[in-house]
Amino acid sequence: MGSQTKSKFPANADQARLRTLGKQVRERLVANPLVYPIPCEGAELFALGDFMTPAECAKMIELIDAVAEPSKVFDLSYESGYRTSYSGDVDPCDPFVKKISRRVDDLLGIDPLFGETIQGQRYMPGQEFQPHQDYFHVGTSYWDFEMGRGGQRSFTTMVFLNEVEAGGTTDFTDLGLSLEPKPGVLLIWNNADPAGVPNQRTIHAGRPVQAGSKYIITKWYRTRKWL
Ligand SMILES: O=C(O)CCC(=O)C(=O)O
Ligand SMILES: [Fe+2]
Repeated sequence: MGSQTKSKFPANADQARLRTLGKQVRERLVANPLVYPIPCEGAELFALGDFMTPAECAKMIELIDAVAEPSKVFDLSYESGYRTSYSGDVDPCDPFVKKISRRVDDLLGIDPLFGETIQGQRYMPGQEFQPHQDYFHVGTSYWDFEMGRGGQRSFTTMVFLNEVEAGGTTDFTDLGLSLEPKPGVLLIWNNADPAGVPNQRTIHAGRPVQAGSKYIITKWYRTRKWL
């Protein structure tokens, strides 16, 4: 790391914001009788069934098929095999996309301006997203750019849109959790710990689909206005 150029943002940038946002969203979700806190030590995860109707899931799948291209990860190419799904941003101006996006904003109670645009993903047999954390890592090529456009990522929200014939679980490898895709279910987790420090234990993977396909949407929240 000796050749690393000095970054404008320290590793703990946004810690106070992550702590405050974590507390605010945690209290709101815990108070919501429809939200199920997933029992686990080491990270905060929540689930909510029937977040999208079957018709909404079907419509979203069509939108994903229209925009999906080989996925990128910030520092790695598609060819690296690290993230082999197809993905793309669904049109944030589409009234239907706006409606779903607002539904997530309202549930979490985060300033809508902190939310990134919804990304759709499609995995076909053999495709996967290897273990990673969603927060930004200091020392990477994208660190200053991403930290400068919205700050650190706080919460991840993800909706499973279809029944996967086999495989395609979302595994939190360090927490011993393997979550089966169930259509309409929203999964939420805090990428930071209660102190506001990015939580390494949120490491997770989209396991290879073995049969059928897997469609999801993901929306990440920052700690500041996302630009
Ligand atoms: O496909 C999954 O289950 C996980 C997706 C994921 O981790 C992501 O999009 O950041
Ligand atoms: Fe992820």
